[in-house]
Amino acid sequence: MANPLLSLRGISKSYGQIHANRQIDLDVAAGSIHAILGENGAGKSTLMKLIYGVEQPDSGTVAWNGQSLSLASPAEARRAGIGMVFQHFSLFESLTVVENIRLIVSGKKSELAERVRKLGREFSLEVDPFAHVHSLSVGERQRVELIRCLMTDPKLLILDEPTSVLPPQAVEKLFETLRRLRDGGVSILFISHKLEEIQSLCDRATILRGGRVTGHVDPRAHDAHELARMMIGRDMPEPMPPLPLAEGEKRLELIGLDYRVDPFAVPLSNVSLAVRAGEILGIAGISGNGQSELAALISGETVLPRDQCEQIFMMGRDVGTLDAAARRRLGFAFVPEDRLGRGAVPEMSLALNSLLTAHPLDLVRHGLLDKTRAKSFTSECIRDYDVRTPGPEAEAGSLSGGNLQKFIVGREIMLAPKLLFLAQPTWGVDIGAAAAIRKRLISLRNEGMAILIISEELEELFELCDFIQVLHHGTLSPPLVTRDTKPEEIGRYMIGAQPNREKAPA
Ligand SMILES: Nc1ncnc2c1ncn2[C@@H]1O[C@H](COP(=O)(O)OP(=O)(O)OP(=O)(O)O)[C@@H](O)[C@H]1O
Repeated sequence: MANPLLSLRGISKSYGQIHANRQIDLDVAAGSIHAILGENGAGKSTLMKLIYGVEQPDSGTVAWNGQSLSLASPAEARRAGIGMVFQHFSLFESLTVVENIRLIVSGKKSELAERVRKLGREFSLEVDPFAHVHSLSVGERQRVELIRCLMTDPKLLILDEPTSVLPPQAVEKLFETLRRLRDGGVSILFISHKLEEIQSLCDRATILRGGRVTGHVDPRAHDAHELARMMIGRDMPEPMPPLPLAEGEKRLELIGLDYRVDPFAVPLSNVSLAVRAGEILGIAGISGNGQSELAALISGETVLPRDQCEQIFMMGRDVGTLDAAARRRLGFAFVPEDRLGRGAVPEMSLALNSLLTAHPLDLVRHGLLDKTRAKSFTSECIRDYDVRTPGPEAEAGSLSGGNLQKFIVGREIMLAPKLLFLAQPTWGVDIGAAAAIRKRLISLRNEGMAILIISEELEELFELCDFIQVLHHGTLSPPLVTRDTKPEEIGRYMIGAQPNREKAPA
């Protein structure tokens, strides 16, 4: 490659016994979009953090435009012209969008707000510059990160799984933006688990496995199957065929639910749905349309006022005023979309994280923690859900994003709930593990579990769900029978089209 923009030679990084990166060589050409591929824990995020100066390599060299460069901090990386959008966002929740931007980009608030609006319009990354970050959905937070990064005018932009929280239309828009940036001379390092995306967007791909480079390829010269094999080193699990619908009893029912969680939140209006034993209902929609508000009301994180009754039923009981723990006691389990904030405590071991929700399974006895049981529960979860980690004592925060997600999904399924609710179940999970999780969900459905899924990935909903409802501006479409529905139809509801088909009355 003639004069690469960025050149890494022999880069290694270990965390204790774990060799996250081993002897990595990588050249990124100027004006190219370069994919980094690999299964969960392969070392992709670590490598990107080394390039952005968040972490320091144990050995190896970095050259930037042919000159040797030491990246001691993100500020230095930004000065050189390197920008990064993280998988787990780095925004301060109590500040507004524009205040967060000012931490990195200098300027008056009003000018910065104007630039945010302009970039938002230009790149379809609309966000209110004066909104508080805590009131934004995951998708909206990502927009803020991306805008903030673009405002530093980078020559190399690192995107760690940028599409995992975007709806399909926004992914295409983002790709147009990235292609435009590339054509303007910006290089992009792009991490994604979605092979079709990599093939549609990227000129080059570097594959990592177990911290080592296993190949540099042109992603368009290989089909998705070959790329998957190179990445995960084996064939994908076969999908699980769903059995005919069982018409079981209703395990979750919302009846005309009206609620506004707080003044910044999307108000939910007249939301009705039902999930029966032995079926999977999916909720599609673009993030920011009320998904987090709905999730909080179903999980019990938000409880209804006492005078608002008969709107949320679980296992036949009116649970609107019950807290999360009381709902869990009825046989409800929940995987939240925010795995580090709500799903797990990063500073605690996996074994202690198991206790957060699995304590009713005799992990605590007479008020005392039963360490042996907590460990064996956690080891079982690690084994059955292929969580790549040294063991139950590892801190949750040390796991790669996808591995932590596998752990949380596994922990909740192991509770054997009657009703399982998952928000973005395979977010950041590699394709092999995502296929395994989907297979598991379908087999649980076949065994009679009632499952509710919120996902922005239409393909995932089409693969898993018996019915799909679409959330738009806090209102829910009628249930659509998945096998009789086309993705475009869901797309119409996503932008607020009128209902024209309904599930047979429950
Ligand atoms: N701060 C840390 N402390 C201990 N181990 C870590 C730390 N950060 C990463 N690791 C380990 O390094 C390995 C590589 O992790 P990394 O996050 O780079 O993987 P990844 O390829 O980005 O995975 P994913 O697709 O799940 O995001 C993993 O085994 C992970 O557990």
